[in-house]
Amino acid sequence: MSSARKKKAHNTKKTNGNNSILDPRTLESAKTTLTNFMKTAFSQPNISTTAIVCSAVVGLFAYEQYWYLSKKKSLPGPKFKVPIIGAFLDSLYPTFEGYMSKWKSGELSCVSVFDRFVVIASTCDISRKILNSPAFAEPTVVDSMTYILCPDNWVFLNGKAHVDYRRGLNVLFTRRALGIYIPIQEKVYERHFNEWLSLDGKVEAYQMRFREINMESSLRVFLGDFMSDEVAKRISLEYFNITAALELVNFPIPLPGTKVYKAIQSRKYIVKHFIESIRDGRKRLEKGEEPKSLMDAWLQAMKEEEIECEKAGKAAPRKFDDREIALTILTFLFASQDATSSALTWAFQLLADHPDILDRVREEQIRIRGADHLNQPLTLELMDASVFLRQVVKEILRLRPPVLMVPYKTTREWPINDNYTVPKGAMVIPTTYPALHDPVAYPNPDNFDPDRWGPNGQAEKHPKNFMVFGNGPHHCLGKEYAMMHLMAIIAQASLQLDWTHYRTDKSDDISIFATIYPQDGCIMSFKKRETIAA
Ligand code: HEM
Repeated sequence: MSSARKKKAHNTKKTNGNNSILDPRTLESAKTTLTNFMKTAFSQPNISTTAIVCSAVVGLFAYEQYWYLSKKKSLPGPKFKVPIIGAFLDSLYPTFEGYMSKWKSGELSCVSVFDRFVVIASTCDISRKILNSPAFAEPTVVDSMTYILCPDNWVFLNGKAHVDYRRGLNVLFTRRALGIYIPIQEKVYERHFNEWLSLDGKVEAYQMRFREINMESSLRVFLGDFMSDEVAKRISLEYFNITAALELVNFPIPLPGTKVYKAIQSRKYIVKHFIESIRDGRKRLEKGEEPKSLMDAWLQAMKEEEIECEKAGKAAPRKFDDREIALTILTFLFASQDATSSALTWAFQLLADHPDILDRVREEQIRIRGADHLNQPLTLELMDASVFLRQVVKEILRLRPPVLMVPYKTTREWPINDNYTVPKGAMVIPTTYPALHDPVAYPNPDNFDPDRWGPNGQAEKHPKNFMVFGNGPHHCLGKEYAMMHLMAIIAQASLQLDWTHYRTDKSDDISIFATIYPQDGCIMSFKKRETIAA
């Protein structure tokens, strides 16, 4: 620890030792006084009910402050907790500026929402520490998610059970698997590009359209073509209810009319249709057809494992029923949809705002395909050759990281640094944005500069800072697929489309809806790019 930090820690301890409200002895004595007062009040025969109720309410409020301050200790954060709700209203309407001021307030800061004590980490080192300390902290989701994703969903597994389950899913994101997905993606992109072009250059907010192209790519890649277009569209709409229920705190009981209730109904609709696709997949594979989606790839991998175990005389592997598979695929949608839609929106915006970079992306695509083969099918080899495009996608994700924070929960008391011990059961939140905007790793961090990832740039020398996809045992499973999807869509758009971004004074301001978007919804128009017509 540096001497400055030591001194600060020393001073904090000293202040706390001098009758500060944070001194444990002061807190303990306040607690005893309150307890005695309550006991006395209730034993008085003449005291009015109103007086007792008022005293109880005051006592509860005082206890709540005691509870909060005894956890907060010297951390930056609100001096007192708003009775009962804490920072609930801030969490209902989060702002990027609000997050920034929290991150700037210290390496660790805190807040409390209802009965939940939240510790927010801001530096790269401490965020990575949280992501890599399964003995102290594990991922958690907002309460509503347990209802929505179902309590038996694999995303709630931890430790060995999580490692084992996750190992079985790796097969879905191998190169072989990605090779199956890329032609599916290409078809979806073409359909949506045509839809955009059919608007005849109309100027409108495209954020929702980026969400839709992304949703359809996910559905078709994950589940194939069995699902009708109508069902796919309805799922896209239904999924909106799930995103809307992602707030930090929701009404605790999913009563009809609440956001969580609506999200549960949407999940039921989605899972029902997923199960129909899975049944169809099982039948097709039984007939010996080739896998055509992520779900097919998984069903086939399970079948192959079963055969291998039988041949080797080993115990049969665990069988997954249709519902389990459907719920797992739902988690992929859950993990991918909002993050990838956000990245796609910023991608189109940033490239329109930096035409020189878009030109270089186009030139690379023309060079690697050959001017006479611009319409050739998308392949992984083409993506491998798109070196500059990969730099561009990394820079988009760095500048506008879709996932700003990843909620974890402490499973035991955790002396996380020399100055502070996180209480057991607290939410502890690693942050990605500050690490991705650290000027030491990324000079002029607010500039969009894909060359910082090239051979002459510095960015690759700081791999620890690139926390876009998390880190540690729960790092993003779909990372390679997400990169490939973003690259593929930009590659195709760069050759087939011209687009204009109509900047407003809100274009660079960030709004938060589960992830981050430009506040004006990304106002654009599209037209066909003639160079590809040949
Ligand atoms: C730009 C797009 C994406 C971003 C920025 C992103 C980011 C993240 C982050 C930050 C985490 C938490 C990691 C941690 O706790 O250390 C995560 C987890 C996860 N992501 Fe992604 N993700 C993206 C796309 C996807 C896609 C397309 C899929 C699936 C097809 C996916 C599947 C998952 C899964 C399953 C987890 C949980 C892993 C586990 O708990 O073991 N993600 N992602």
